[in-house]
Amino acid sequence: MAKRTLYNKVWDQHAVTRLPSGQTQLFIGLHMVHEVTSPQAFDMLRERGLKVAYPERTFATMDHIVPTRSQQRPFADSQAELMMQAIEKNTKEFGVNFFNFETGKQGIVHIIGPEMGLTQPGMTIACGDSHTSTHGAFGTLAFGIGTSQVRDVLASQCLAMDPMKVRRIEINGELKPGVTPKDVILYIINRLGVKGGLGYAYEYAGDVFDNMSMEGRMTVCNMSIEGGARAGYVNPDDTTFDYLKGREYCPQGAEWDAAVEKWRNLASDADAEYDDVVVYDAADIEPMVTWGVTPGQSVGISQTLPDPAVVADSGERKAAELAFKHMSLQPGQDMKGVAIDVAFLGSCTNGRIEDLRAAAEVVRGQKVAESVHAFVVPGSMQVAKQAVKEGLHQIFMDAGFEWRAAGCSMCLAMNPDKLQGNQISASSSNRNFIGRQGSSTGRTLLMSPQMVAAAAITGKVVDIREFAGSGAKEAVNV
Ligand SMILES: CC(C)[C@H](C(=O)O)[C@@H](O)C(=O)O
Ligand code: SF4
Repeated sequence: MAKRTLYNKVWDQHAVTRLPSGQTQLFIGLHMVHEVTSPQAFDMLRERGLKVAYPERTFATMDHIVPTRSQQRPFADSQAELMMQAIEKNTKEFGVNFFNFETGKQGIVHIIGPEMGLTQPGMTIACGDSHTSTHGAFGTLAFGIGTSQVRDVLASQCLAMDPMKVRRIEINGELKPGVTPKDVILYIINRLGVKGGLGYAYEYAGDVFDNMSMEGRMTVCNMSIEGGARAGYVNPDDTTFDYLKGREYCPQGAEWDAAVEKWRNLASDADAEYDDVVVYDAADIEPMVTWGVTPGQSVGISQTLPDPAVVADSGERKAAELAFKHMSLQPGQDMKGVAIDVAFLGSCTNGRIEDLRAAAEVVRGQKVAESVHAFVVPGSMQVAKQAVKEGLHQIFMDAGFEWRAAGCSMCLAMNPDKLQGNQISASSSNRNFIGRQGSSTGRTLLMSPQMVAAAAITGKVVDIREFAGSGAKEAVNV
């Protein structure tokens, strides 16, 4: 049976039945859980006297509310402490795997799944978190769900789902020096719009993704949701298998070989049919930075800011005008040279070891600008451990960065890490919505970790390609 996409194959393998509503009852291979969207779901189970159907397929961590400075219990914030106690109680009572601090494996939910090899090609993966699309980097069908669906998956390991359309996003050629996976996804969202992916799963294909590391693919898939696509994936290949081989939860020995054989066949057929195909040229992408309050309001770093007056769509025009007002930026100006107050390196988009390595290369031997508060928040305890092993934490601290403990941190500021007043941050995270980083007047500029590092050093937005810092030349090719 040819002409099928990975989406078709994985969906069909997990379809239990067609529901009277027309939806498909889909079996979920892996359910990841965090402290924010799970308490009510567990409560609902309790109310109905239900158990977790497949505790061995359910894995919990805490990330959003975790303070990154001191994790001494009880947490200083009593709300956070209560949420912590809830997930401890729920995972214990329902027999769910829980990666707490003591395991050494705590971290952002979308970082720990892949790093432990829980995320494997061909799986369906759900989590009460929109950035679950990250796991699609491994050729999985992974999507965020709401709390009532978290309840459904806990109770039945199944979800009632509407089918998705598939858009193939093909980018061919070679990325220019200084252009990272973060720039690629910001470029895609800029071109297709923040709602362009509604109803779609995005399949990322072509030379750029074939040549991209797993970390890079995760960065891209992570932000699919910012383009409106609930899921995004890359077909599994040798890069995927090399990354997974030997990881804790992956099959070993003969079982591994059999699994790889099976996974290879999941990739979309060469003649697969798509609902839509867009093709871009890698050479057209340059380092990107957002200027507005959605991840789609971005420019290439050498371009000037757009003029809302010439935007045809009245809704978009208004949105752009509001964004300019909030950001105190002007149409026609450069982003290069905009002063920043805070530099945040972390999040499930860019808090992996490869991101920290690349940023450390930019920072090595330099000093953070006096006007900037710069800090690094590894995506997980294991990322932190590896970074320490490689001496990256020292490079950051010598430069004047704070080195913190794993968590979501200032990505959404559900913890003490918050912007103050109208501070501007250079941030390696994924959302620049108003108030996102903890202050209603705060301003967020999304960019690659390398660009965040360079902004921390110079105190302003720079073009990484022009950054004269030692190590920058090596870093730009990551
Ligand atoms: C708290 C959680 C529900 C939320 C999400 O779903 O994405 C958060 O992770 C975010 O990034 O905004
Ligand atoms: S790091 Fe940010 S985007 Fe990722 S799960 Fe945490 S809050 Fe959500």
